[in-house]
Amino acid sequence: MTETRLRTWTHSIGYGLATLFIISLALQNLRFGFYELFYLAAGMAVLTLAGLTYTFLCRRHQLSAPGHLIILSGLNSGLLAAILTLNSPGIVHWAMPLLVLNLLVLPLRQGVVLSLLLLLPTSAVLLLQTPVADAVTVIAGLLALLTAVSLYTWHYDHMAQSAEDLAITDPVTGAHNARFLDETLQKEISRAIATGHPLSVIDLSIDYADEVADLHGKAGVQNLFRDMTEHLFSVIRAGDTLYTLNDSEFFLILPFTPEEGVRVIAERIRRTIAEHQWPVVGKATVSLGCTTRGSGDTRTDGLRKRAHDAMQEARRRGADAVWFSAGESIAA
Ligand SMILES: Nc1nc2c(ncn2[C@@H]2O[C@H](COP(=O)(O)OP(=O)(O)OP(=O)(O)O)[C@@H](O)[C@H]2O)c(=O)[nH]1
Repeated sequence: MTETRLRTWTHSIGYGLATLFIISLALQNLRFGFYELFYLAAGMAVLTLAGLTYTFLCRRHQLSAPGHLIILSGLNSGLLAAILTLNSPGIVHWAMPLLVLNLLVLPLRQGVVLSLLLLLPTSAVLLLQTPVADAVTVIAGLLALLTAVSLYTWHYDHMAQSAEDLAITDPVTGAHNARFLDETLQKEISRAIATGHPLSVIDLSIDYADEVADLHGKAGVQNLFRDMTEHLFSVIRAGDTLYTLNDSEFFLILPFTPEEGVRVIAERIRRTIAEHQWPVVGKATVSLGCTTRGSGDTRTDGLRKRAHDAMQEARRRGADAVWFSAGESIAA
């Protein structure tokens, strides 16, 4: 299930349960003749139903749906106004489902701020209108609920972020994995077309990786691969991105880099890797294929293929080499 669908479901269930709860409160108050509380509950039920309808109408945009803040602000302000004016301490308990709804539907920070804006004046009213011991018990309960739900939401957000990081990051090297490459490269191509800035890429392959694996085992190659990733991160500049394609091949996207620039950085990478003394394997070399976006390059596959072919050409020319393959030149 996608994050958007998950949120659509949780928002709908949250608003749905809140609506049922508030309607049952409204009916009870109507039965006992507490008309002010009946009208308050009916007004709140209208707002929770509006939240449910809004969730349904904007079901494809639930990751950032600003209407929820307006609806929940209305609900919180309505209840707060009632607590301040109706002199009926019992309705403080109505804040409980509202706190949960704030944190379930809104981004964590907004949810906590809105809940505290409801909780602080409510606590003051409770302390003024009820015996201190009773007030402290209710306030402690509300605070405990707010803390527990906030911690749970924070934990969920953290887990969702870790899962996303794992999906786009190679667990051995910490570089981005191939799944993420096409997505980023397509965005960079579109940006380069729109702004007219140059864009270059490098396909980089470790020479004689099979022989290294035979000599030092899979763990030896993995160590070399991880050390090389660290080395590449230290050589490239901020804004460049690094991807691992398989056990011995990397890909680099270099935005704002013309042909002369990619030749400089590719040669620097080749030289520093060849000069480095690598733990376990000692010496290692790489072959690099580079290219710069040409006028015909509007999709990722063309650029990737040209860089890969250039890398194989570098390898054919004896490895430990850089080969540049030009695309169609872009008219100035
Ligand atoms: N994308 C990218 N390009 C680089 C990098 N290093 C060098 N280049 C390119 O190579 C050109 C010359 O780089 P250098 O020889 O380091 O000269 P520089 O004037 O110190 O380069 P910068 O101040 O980084 O622009 C730069 O203008 C860039 O186009 C790098 O790490 N990443």
